[in-house]
Amino acid sequence: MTPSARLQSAIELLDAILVAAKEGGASADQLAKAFFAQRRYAGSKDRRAVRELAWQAIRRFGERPESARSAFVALAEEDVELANLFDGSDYGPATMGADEPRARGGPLPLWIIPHLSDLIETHERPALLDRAPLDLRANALKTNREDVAAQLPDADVLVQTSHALRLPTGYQVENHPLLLDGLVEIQDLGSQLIVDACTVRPGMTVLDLCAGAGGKTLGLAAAMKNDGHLIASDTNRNRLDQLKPRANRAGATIVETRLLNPGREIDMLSDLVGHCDVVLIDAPCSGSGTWRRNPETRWRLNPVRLDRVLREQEKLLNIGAHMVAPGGHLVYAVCSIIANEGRGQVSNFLKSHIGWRAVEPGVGAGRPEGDGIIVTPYHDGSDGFFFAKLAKP
Ligand SMILES: C[S@@+](CC[C@H](N)C(=O)[O-])C[C@H]1O[C@@H](n2cnc3c(N)ncnc32)[C@H](O)[C@@H]1O
Repeated sequence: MTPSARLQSAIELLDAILVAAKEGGASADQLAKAFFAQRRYAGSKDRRAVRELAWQAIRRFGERPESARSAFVALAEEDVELANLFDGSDYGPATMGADEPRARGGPLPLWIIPHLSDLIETHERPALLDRAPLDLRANALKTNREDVAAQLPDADVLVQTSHALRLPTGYQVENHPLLLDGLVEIQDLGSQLIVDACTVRPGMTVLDLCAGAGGKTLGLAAAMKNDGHLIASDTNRNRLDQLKPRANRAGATIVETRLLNPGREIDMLSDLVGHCDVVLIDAPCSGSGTWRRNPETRWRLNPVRLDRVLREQEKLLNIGAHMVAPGGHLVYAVCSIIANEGRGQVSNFLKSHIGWRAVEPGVGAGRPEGDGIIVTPYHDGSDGFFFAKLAKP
């Protein structure tokens, strides 16, 4: 493909991503896969170039542009090489008109800025949209970090936690035997810190209330040395189904999965009420801490959605609190940098749950944020997370 044809393809791909973001359709990654499946003539270099262009536009505009062309026309104002590709050639985009619409605004949606944690000062914001590195967790059930590092000379050891390694952005690890055989898991440093904050031990009863596909469940199983009772629950069957093969691959034998009906969570967990040493609530959230991995999700978030997740988080905190044994701990986490999802939720919880208190999560990174900790791409090199550890009287 010519460079102009690649740009035209990126415009078409971005248009599909814009429509899906507006109408709640498939994710940008899924759309890119389908897009290239229908264009077999595009070689791997073409695909990479088209994707990079589309993602450059996604990262650049926090507000959803009117059209893909308006986004690229605006980008071309800042980039002569890109401007030259609007050449009207056979498979390329038409030449630019002086008065055509141009996308406006910065990388963050304007409405969200007042909702961000006070710690996200202006100079920290660009890092929220930087390309993310690839973090791994050495699975202590099968190996140790030193052995993994010896087999991955490109990996850096991350000192903030005892199992984390970092590979350069874009490193291809998908078919590596270490991953296929369950010796490592792909897991961002921030998620690993949340597992650390749970300080689980062998023999404990632990509930991972919003386990999803079990990224943190597997970390908990390793920390418990496969000894104890680890329940992974979620309301989403598809995600929970992914956990079973992952647990097999990782050699995690203590995981019990439990599919919950929304609204009946406490009934379905009734045997655990007041029995758990640790409950992890990795709650559904805005995802604002992972914009660097999924930048198009900024275009899907709006005040109504934010309000909905805030209510869900409050509900889950109340459910989780029921499950904790006296003297046990609840760890609340969100991959968000929005104050109300993090410090706000925990502050409200502590006001309405007499006797509960926040304790030090005791992790090797982050900054205090209200009664918890916040880690951010700029400050900690991780995705953005808020987490807090709460002790039951
Ligand atoms: C942030 S994700 C969890 C990610 C997962 N812990 C991991 O480490 O990969 C939040 C999860 O909460 C689940 N969820 C939403 N409402 C729920 C509810 N009422 N009870 C349990 N899980 C719920 C969602 O289906 C989603 O999988």
